[in-house]
Amino acid sequence: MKDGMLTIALSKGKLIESALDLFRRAGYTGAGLSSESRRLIFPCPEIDTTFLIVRPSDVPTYVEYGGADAGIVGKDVLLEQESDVYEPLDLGFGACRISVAALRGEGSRDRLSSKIRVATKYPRITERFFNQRGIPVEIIKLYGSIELAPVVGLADRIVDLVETGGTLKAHDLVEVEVIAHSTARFIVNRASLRLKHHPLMELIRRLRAATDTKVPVSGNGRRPPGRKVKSRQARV
Ligand SMILES: Nc1ncnc2c1ncn2[C@@H]1O[C@H](COP(=O)(O)OP(=O)(O)OP(=O)(O)O)[C@@H](O)[C@H]1O
Ligand SMILES: O=P(O)(O)OC[C@H]1O[C@H](OP(=O)(O)OP(=O)(O)O)[C@H](O)[C@@H]1O
Repeated sequence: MKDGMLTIALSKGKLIESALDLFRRAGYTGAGLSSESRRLIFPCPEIDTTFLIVRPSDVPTYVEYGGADAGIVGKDVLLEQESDVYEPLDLGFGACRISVAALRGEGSRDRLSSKIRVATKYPRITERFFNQRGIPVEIIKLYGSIELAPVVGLADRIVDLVETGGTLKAHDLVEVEVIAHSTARFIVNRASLRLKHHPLMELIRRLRAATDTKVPVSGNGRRPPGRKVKSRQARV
């Protein structure tokens, strides 16, 4: 690959449209780059950049080990994986929170004498959180549909992402405590920051400017009601 050429890993799924939109507004766009395609690698020589489309939880791995110079991923994933990457930008979109939830009426149940069972996709965040409170937990690792676990008696509580609260409500669950807030972050490989300093700093500058001209949108691409875009969105 050409010296100075950047490789950027984007999370497929909920963050991809907002990420592509941000790159377009920052002036980085390439022929054929689309979330609709089945392709996973998009060389865009006209902007000296190659985009990779990877699973959200794999983005920090690509960036930490140099498979990509930079990437876009949710703070939730970074908190879980504690990867050794540089995190220069909060991009604002993909806003949600990582919360503890329980079935309505059971959130304050005193179970401190025995271990409570907590189902989650985020075992490290969960362990840290309950350890800090001195609450013994048994963590049940799941990969999705976490809200089902208390409903079928698999767990007493869950730790999962909450945006609108709709999924919790649909399963008669209530948010007991917010552990952390999450938004999409731009992350950079530490060695790349030295070796490709100029193109990366230019990219960070442009992404920051493009982020500053737009209010944050939710993970589903919806803008919070009543908030206005500060400046017109440039189409590229
Ligand atoms: N309901 C939501 N509202 C806002 N942002 C969300 C929401 N759900 C997820 N996100 C953000 O989008 C990121 C990607 O979520 P998505 O559901 O697309 O992938 P995933 O299924 O969690 O990924 P993986 O396949 O790696 O497990 C999350 O890490 C989080 O930062
Ligand atoms: O508060 P809400 O707006 O309802 O959003 C929260 C839901 O969104 C995410 O699920 P996702 O759609 O990614 O499904 P999965 O994690 O079960 O695969 C998250 O895991 C919650 O289930």
